[in-house]
Amino acid sequence: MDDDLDQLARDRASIESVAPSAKSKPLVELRDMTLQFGRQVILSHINLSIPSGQTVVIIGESGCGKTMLLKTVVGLMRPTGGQVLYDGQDIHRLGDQEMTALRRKFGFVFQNAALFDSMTIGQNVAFPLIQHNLANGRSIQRIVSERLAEVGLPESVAHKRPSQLSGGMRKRVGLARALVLNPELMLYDEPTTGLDPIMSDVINELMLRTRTNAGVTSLIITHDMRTARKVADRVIMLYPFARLKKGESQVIYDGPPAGIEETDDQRVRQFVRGEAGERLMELRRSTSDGFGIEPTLADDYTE
Ligand SMILES: Nc1ncnc2c1ncn2[C@@H]1O[C@H](COP(=O)(O)OP(=O)(O)OP(=O)(O)O)[C@@H](O)[C@H]1O
Repeated sequence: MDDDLDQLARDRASIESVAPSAKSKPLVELRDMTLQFGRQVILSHINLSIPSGQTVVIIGESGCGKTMLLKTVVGLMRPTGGQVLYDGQDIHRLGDQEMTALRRKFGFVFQNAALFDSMTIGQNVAFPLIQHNLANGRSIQRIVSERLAEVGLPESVAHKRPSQLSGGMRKRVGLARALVLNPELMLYDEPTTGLDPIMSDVINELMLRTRTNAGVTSLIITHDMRTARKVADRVIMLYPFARLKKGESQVIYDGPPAGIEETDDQRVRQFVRGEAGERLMELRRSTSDGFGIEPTLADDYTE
């Protein structure tokens, strides 16, 4: 019995060392954060607390505000209400120099890798080091080789141009560049979009490795539920503000990936299963309104 309890305690300790609990100090905190463009509300009264070391996957339908959320977290977008705190500091109150220093702690992996076409791969990966004046010629070369090796690319690609690489290789170069300053917080915007299932899994493994080896905190936007299930400690689902009922929270799921299929919220279940649900009703309505949607869709719909 005591042995069982000891084993349970050891299991729990090892689980907690891998998956930080909500009790850890938040690295990123959104307090009542709102973002509007003119009168259009994109994000409304969002409250989130992300502990250091956690990997959070953000899902939700196109246009619900996932990218805007990421951009406000890193100070690229200023919220129209509420606060964004990083390590306890309100980032939108920082001066230019403090903001530049803070941005060094962030690593971005953009959807299309966003490499500079006119530069070699080596120059692309080295770019943040040069931009922040953080290394000289020899050490730059060494760091670039190390980072390329970490994402499974040979040193020989350093002399190539982005156009000479496949989409999967370009994504890995984007990841190598994002890691070059040893970031505390990694932000990925649809890191596996457009990749075949094998290459998607390579990227998933690299994200997992980054988290395990470097202990970074990660925010990942994805439409790929395999990525969510594989890498997330926590999944957050956003719902478009315009579709909410009065007083509803825009975060309609916040929990472990394992629980997402069992949630009571039909909107969440339909999303993760890829079911169109009430959207088909809307198509039917717009068809009868004469918006030219193929009638077969509406005719096939059964509730
Ligand atoms: N500069 C801007 N001015 C006005 N509206 C904007 C601006 N940038 C984004 N939006 C609007 O904000 C909303 C949220 O955009 P966002 O890119 O965050 O969506 P998303 O959930 O990331 O979508 P996707 O999954 O398609 O990438 C969209 O309706 C978009 O049209």
